[in-house]
Amino acid sequence: MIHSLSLSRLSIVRGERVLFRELDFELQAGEVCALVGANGAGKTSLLRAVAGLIRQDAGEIIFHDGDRNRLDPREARGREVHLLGHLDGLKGARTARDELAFQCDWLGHTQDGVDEAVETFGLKPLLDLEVRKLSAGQRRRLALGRLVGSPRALWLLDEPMGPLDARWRAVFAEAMQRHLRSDGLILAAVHDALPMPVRTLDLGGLA
Ligand SMILES: Nc1ncnc2c1ncn2[C@@H]1O[C@H](COP(=O)(O)OP(=O)(O)OP(=O)(O)O)[C@@H](O)[C@H]1O
Repeated sequence: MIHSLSLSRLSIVRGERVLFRELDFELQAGEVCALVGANGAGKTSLLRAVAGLIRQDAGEIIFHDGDRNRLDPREARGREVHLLGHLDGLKGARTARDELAFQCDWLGHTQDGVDEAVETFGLKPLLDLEVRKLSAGQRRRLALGRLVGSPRALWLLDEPMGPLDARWRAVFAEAMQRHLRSDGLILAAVHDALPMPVRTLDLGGLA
């Protein structure tokens, strides 16, 4: 299981711009870190690089287990990382129920996991609606369901709270706390403060 994420002298360039250079950072089991910075500073790019969706230009992204052994990055990403981006990764024409079933196959949910997702994020009344008919907040709750329904150590979250109202922000904060208590790790790009004490990684503003 991923016990720590280390960024070592990491540099990412997008187009003509160097987003950051020689970034060092470490996140341990049980820790949450808020990734902050101006629009365009590189928060999404960093999350996508950690998830393996884009390549860094220099430096390393390292996953360690609890004995400080390096994990195979492909395996670690494939089995133990959730990336929840702006677009939620949901198909509009599927019902919420079918979308959860799809996630079940794809991510290795158990039926208990699906039930927990439904229970945690109040999805029962939404299950027969097509995803495209859900409000932004309902859609986000459905997307968040995969985090609690399929246990993966490292959550990479891009503005996870954005469309949620106060009630569901509180519910999600509890889900994050539970994940941390079970030795999970969370790196979350945010513009608004997270509702818990967190470390901050600041990518700064635009040059
Ligand atoms: N595929 C791409 N090709 C070229 N440049 C890109 C690409 N994707 C992103 N960028 C650029 O990289 C920079 C960082 O974008 P990124 O989405 O990582 O920023 P961000 O900090 O998440 O911003 P925001 O707070 O607005 O979500 C931006 O200037 C963006 O235009």
